[in-house]
Amino acid sequence: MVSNKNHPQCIIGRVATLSAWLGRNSSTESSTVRRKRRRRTRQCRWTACRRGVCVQYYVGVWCAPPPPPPPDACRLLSPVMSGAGSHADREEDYRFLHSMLMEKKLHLLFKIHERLRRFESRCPSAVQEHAASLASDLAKDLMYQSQKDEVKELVALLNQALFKSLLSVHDAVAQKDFQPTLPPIPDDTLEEEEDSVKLVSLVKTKEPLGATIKKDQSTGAIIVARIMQGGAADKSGLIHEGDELKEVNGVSLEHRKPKEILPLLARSQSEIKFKIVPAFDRKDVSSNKAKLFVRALFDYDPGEDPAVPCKAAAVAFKRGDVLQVVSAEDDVWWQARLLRDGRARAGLIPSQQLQERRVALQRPEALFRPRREKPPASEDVDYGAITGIHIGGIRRSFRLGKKSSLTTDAAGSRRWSAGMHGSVCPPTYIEVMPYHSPPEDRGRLVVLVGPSGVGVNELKRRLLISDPDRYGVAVPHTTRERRAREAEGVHYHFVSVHAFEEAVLKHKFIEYGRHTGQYYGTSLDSVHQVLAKGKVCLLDVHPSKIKVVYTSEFKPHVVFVKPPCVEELRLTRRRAEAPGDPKDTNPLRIFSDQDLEDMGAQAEAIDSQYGHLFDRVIINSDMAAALRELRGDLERTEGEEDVRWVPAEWIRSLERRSCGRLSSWI
Ligand SMILES: Nc1ncnc2c1ncn2[C@@H]1O[C@H](COP(=O)(O)OP(=O)(O)OP(=O)(O)O)[C@@H](O)[C@H]1O
Repeated sequence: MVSNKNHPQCIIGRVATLSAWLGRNSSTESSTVRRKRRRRTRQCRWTACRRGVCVQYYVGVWCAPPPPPPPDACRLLSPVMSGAGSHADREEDYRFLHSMLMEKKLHLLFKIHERLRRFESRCPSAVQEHAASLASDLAKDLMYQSQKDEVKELVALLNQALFKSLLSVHDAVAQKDFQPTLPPIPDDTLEEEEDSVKLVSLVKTKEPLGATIKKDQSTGAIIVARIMQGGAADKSGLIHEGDELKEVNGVSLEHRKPKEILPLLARSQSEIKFKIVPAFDRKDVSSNKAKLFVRALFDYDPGEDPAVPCKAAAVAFKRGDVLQVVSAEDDVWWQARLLRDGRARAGLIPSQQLQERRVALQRPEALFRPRREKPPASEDVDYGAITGIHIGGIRRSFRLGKKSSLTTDAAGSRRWSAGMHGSVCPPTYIEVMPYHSPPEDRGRLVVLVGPSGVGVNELKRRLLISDPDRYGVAVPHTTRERRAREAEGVHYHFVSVHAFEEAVLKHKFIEYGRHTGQYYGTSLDSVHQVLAKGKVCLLDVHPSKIKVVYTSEFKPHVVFVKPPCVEELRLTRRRAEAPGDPKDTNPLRIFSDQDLEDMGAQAEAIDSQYGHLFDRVIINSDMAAALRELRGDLERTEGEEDVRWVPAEWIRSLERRSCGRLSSWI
């Protein structure tokens, strides 16, 4: 890399050499001025090496600014060159000086500087202060787009180092990082400390420094424990994990506790000056920032976490949020940024290991909910709810249908005892990747789950009626006799017991059971048939069956239909019991108070056990509003621009057809 003479580091290195050479050869400079220049050059160089081209700007930002070149500086470079020949006593120096002053990039920089000066007089304000991260996000998103040439070209452009540097400079200017001008580096630093101590001046803004400190128990030194990615300290590139803080604004930190240092920082006005002993074995992590995205499978509130090292530096999130993990180097605390907050700074989140340990120690009710009653021995499913109401293949759901209040407890325990498959590893985070379904891929599986009686079927029915060309349902299989006015492949697939049992053995069913001695089931093939027509297949299953279709093949969108609070439930369901539209063929279901309470309890149990699989939660209080919300959600997720965050496993194993299980919490 260094051998490339056009590389920014190389150029800066040569500038520094030149600066030293000028210092050595200038007879008019005093030794103090020379020393000052040397020190500043070292600092500039060091900063520059970390930040590439844009650093040349930052050098002016964080250190004393160089005097601005006069207008039309480009034109002045040639006479300088012609005059330099007589001063350079070595051929080698002359050649270097010549190549440097004739460097195209240098001329371009001067041009940019001149343009900026002209702009400055007009006081333009930036439309976008974070163009670099926006471009990087865009490049990431586009990588998963269709492979059109224009898209590829745009991705290549966005990934170019020069383009990134340009945007980085743009952001620095937009954020006015260069104000106010910092004073020159103090001259009272002991000469012998020069090699080991670094002086850093940072402009103080409203933004926190983005670093945590700790006291080294053996040496008593104050050490930078963490640097938050994207925070002020990180952006400066001047402070690193493991650095020892010697002074803050000239105040020695010797024998001080970390909490005594915070007031010192708070007291600083426009800038903060640090004297730092750089970490001896600092790892340069700038080049390999993590690109890991995870979906949180639990809620986290740092305010309620007594173990978090710094509450202010932590990130609160909700189950389902997508986080970008920017550092997973620490076993206990990762650093991540919340995606829904756009350009939010990274902060601390519990690592997967920590969260697993916590869940194991706390054994929360959610994961270890005791059964209220022993599950019945029979595997048979109660299809009491299958009452022969058919609308283009709709029937009462195979989900354990409506129960009398006497049977609810047994049913409830049977439902939830069946679904403990995912609890071997407590849900912490799942790695996700952006996925953009190709426009030709119109078919889509939407899984609807909810407690019995909440209105899943009603929502499904209304969606189908509203747009039969867009929505479809899988036609179930049964072994019972075909009735008059029932059509094969429309209401049911009528099959023999032998054929049904063979299909069961071949794992062809998502869900199946028996009612009054006859088999009923929904097959994977029948879902495929709906998808092949380019329709959205609405599938209503018991939540424990989500896992069967939670695969790269189906990439389902899972919607949880949740009841409102019991008072509202009572109000809306009672109102519905009043005579309504006489043309409505869907008979009303009468709910007792106990039914409504059970519905709420079941919803809670489903939520705590399967909530990590839900893409959307819809509260079904008012039916029309719930339908509107569901339609809106489905239309949005079908939109071509919408990027879905799906398990990384799906993307990686698109070829594997039956990886179904959620095997990899990361
Ligand atoms: N928001 C609502 N307001 C009033 N009544 C509703 C509402 N949602 C559903 N219902 C009524 O509740 C009853 C049960 O609805 P539905 O059959 O859709 O429930 P389900 O979740 O499919 O139950 P199951 O799985 O047991 O069949 C129906 O009579 C339906 O009309």
